Amino acid sequence: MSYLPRVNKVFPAAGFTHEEIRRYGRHLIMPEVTLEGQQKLKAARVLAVGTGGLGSPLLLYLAAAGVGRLGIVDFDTVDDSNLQRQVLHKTRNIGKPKIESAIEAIQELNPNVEVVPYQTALRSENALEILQDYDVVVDGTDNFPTRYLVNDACVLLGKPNVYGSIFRFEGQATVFWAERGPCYRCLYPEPPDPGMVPSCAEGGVLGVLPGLIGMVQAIETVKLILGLGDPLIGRLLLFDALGMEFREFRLRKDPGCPICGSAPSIQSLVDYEAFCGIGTPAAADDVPEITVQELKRRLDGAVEFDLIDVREPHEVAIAQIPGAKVIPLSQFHQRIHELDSAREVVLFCKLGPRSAKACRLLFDAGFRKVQNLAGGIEAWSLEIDPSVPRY
Ligand SMILES: Nc1ncnc2c1ncn2[C@@H]1O[C@H](COP(=O)(O)OP(=O)(O)OP(=O)(O)O)[C@@H](O)[C@H]1O
Repeated sequence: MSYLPRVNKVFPAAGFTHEEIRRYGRHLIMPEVTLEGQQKLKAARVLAVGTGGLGSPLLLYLAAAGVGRLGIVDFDTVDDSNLQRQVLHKTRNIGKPKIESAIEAIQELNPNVEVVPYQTALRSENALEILQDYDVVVDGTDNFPTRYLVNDACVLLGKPNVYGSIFRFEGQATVFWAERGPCYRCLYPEPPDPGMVPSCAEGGVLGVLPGLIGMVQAIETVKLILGLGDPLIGRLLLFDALGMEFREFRLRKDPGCPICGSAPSIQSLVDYEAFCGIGTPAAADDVPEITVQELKRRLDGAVEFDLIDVREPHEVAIAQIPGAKVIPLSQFHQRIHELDSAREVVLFCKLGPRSAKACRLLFDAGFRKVQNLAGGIEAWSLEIDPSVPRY
């Protein structure tokens, strides 16, 4: 038996070619797998949302294992900064859509796999239609609106959602499946305030880490298909690379969960950006912003102001905007007295969220003439001065 009803129904089906028998031989000789299990893998349809750090090992291993159909959703293109961890993508594919690059890598590895590409963002408008054709959904994305969207779509369609996330040296993984255990909303009923949880682009990530968490997701997916072992349903696996420690937390289904509880209030997909407070007037107007073009005009002009770089010294060593004074966010409280509330202050970081936090600290301290540089030093490099390296 598989954990997946549809996969059970299709077995037994067509046999394997000699090429497939040789390819999957190390599976076939395991009594827990055999030809029967390999047939389940061949009949299985898995959707990977995101072909980045987590999606890379996931897709490579699922393709190698002989999962018959892999759906892949991503809207992004391959960036040179992806290659440190997104091992699906190659240097030669920088600038190409990740979907194209992923198809190439999967088919090079195992041409028997059918790849169904969706070169689009998964959104409320397309999620149910895309997900409905799959037995297992794997969330390899990096943002809260998409995590709630994948969760809700899986709950509404009754699909398992193999979840993973990573940050710096730590990762987590679990299997959300409302029919058998908790869902993402049972664990995280409310999204964090926008900007409060730094992204990997802002805070960094050890390149090897998604390899491990993505592979945990791949193993859980294969277990669900084969009906083997104990799936991570109701268990959150936490991994700390520095301590080389795995811990596990029991997760409980919340009877009051708005989507999988006993009296669900959510019956269809909602606006997840709004739910997560992204793009709302409150979030956007939180701190006044200045564009890089305006900053350039100011730097070239006569009006005096203070330009403050709130990045940490190891980041300042990589790239600078000339004339900026460095006060890292981690020292901001102690060093706020170095700033003059009578002067205009422009703050920046790598992408914007940390300097927005510093702006709020200044407002709380009574400063009024404070602005955040939209897009941070990354935008400065892209739009004003390409000699400043991007990292
Ligand atoms: N709603 C969505 N629909 C489709 N793909 C998504 C969605 N949200 C995120 N993704 C994709 O999920 C992947 C997440 O992977 P990861 O965080 O490793 O990559 P990244 O976004 O390229 O990284 P970074 O932000 O550090 O540059 C990305 O390829 C991203 O495009």
